[in-house]
Amino acid sequence: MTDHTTNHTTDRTADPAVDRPTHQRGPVTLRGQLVPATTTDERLLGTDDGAWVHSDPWRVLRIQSEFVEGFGALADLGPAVSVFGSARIREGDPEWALGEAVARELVDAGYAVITGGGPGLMEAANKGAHEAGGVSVGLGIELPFEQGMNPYVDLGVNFRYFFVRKTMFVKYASGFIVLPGGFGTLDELFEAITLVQTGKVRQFPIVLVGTAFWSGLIDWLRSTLRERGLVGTHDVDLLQVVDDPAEAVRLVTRAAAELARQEREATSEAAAEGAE
Ligand SMILES: C/C(=C\CNc1ncnc2c1ncn2[C@@H]1O[C@H](COP(=O)(O)O)[C@@H](O)[C@H]1O)CO
Repeated sequence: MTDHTTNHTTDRTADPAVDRPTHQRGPVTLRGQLVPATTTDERLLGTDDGAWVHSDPWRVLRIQSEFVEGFGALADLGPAVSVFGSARIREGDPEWALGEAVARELVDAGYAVITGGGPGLMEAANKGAHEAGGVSVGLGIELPFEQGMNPYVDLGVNFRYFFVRKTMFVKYASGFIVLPGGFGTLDELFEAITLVQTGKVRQFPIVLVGTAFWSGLIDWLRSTLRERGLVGTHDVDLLQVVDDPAEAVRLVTRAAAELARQEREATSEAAAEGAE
């Protein structure tokens, strides 16, 4: 039986527990008090306080649109490497020069440089890429305080959601170069290493630049996590630590070339099997 005024159906089965108004909203079944008093069309066409804009289903559409915008903006980027590092280290610090140098080397090796588009070492890397004539990409993030893209970003996309932005850092890069930084940098580093450790991405080089900065962390990973069996014996070796920007770029580009070679091989094997 259908109640046209409320879009309810009354489900009359043998079970009295379900003998009550039922509302079906796509895959979701609502019964009893959860049955909405108005229909979806009523709410769409009516005037309301706009609160639905803050509802989860509406957010899902916004998330979807961020993926679509990101994929659309970056699809033709070509080979690229994501560079992470502190938002707080300023020009004049030795690590700033490191950020610029890494980006310059990447551009010379034929790679675009992707950063978070913000200040500090992100800006250093974008500056290095921009001034070397390469493609300088900034994947910005909406933060509670107004920030804006640094002026050296040539291709910028601003994200509302961290997790959508993180997908872009991985999807469009052949590897990560990680400069010294704080929580944000560590978050990006550990996201990447977890993806590699769990086999979600293959052959994804992660190179940390600055042995003095990173050695304490690496020692702790080995002495505490590995000793206690909380990571695999070789998991910490997924991180390579260097001081020389050129060496960092060599490690990333060598791994990228190896992956490209394996993919070519797999494609030609698949083609040969198809021809048999
Ligand atoms: C806190 C400051 C600026 C914040 N602006 C940022 N803009 C873009 N991306 C950012 C920002 N802050 C952090 N990130 C991301 O995390 C990494 C740096 O974080 P850390 O904690 O400083 O290490 C970086 O790679 C970005 O992707 C100062 O004015």
